[in-house]
Amino acid sequence: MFILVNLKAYPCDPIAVAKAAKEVADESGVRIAVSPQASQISAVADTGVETWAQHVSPNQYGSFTGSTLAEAAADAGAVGTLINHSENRRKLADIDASVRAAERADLETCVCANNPRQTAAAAALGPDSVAVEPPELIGGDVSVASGDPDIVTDAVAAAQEVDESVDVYCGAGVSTGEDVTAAQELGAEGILLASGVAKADDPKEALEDLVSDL
Ligand SMILES: O=C[C@H](O)COP(=O)(O)O
Repeated sequence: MFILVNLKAYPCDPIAVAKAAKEVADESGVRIAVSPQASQISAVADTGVETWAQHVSPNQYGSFTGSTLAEAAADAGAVGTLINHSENRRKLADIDASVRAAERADLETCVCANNPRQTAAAAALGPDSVAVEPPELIGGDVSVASGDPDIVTDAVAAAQEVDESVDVYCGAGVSTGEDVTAAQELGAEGILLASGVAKADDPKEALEDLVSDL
């Protein structure tokens, strides 16, 4: 299982979370990545943890004020990027172009989707992975794996029908090792989570719990 920790715009210490994630990844052997704000990519990558951008813009180099250039994210130390999100909704054409921009910069890609239909559409764009997250469970206490298990199994089936090489992750409300293994049993190959780590009093303890049954 891959554990991808999205720090969103939470007021946490990204370096402390990154160091904790690096330690837990090294101790457990589980792949863990941290996705900070764009301005923190370099500092987070310097901790040695696998670092992802939260989004990259669809444009190339040029006159694109305010964009997050994929090449700049890669130069700062990112090795992957989320694209689209329930909290950062993008047009299909722009999601497609962002996947292509990320590929040009050699960034691994994970396109977020709200449901199995969008998961299939996202898989058709050829990212490395898609992450299905029911918006109503994001940031809550109920894990997608127990609150809406069918959305995970249906998303896995939908993506496989389009492109078997695209991994399916799931997220929303995941905060314990039990949640992670439940998602794994539903067919998810990774977890996208945020508040369970970013808002934890002790991020390392939270991460240790997440990987405890893997
Ligand atoms: O990108 C992460 C997801 O939106 C999940 O957030 P959450 O773990 O706080 O529910």
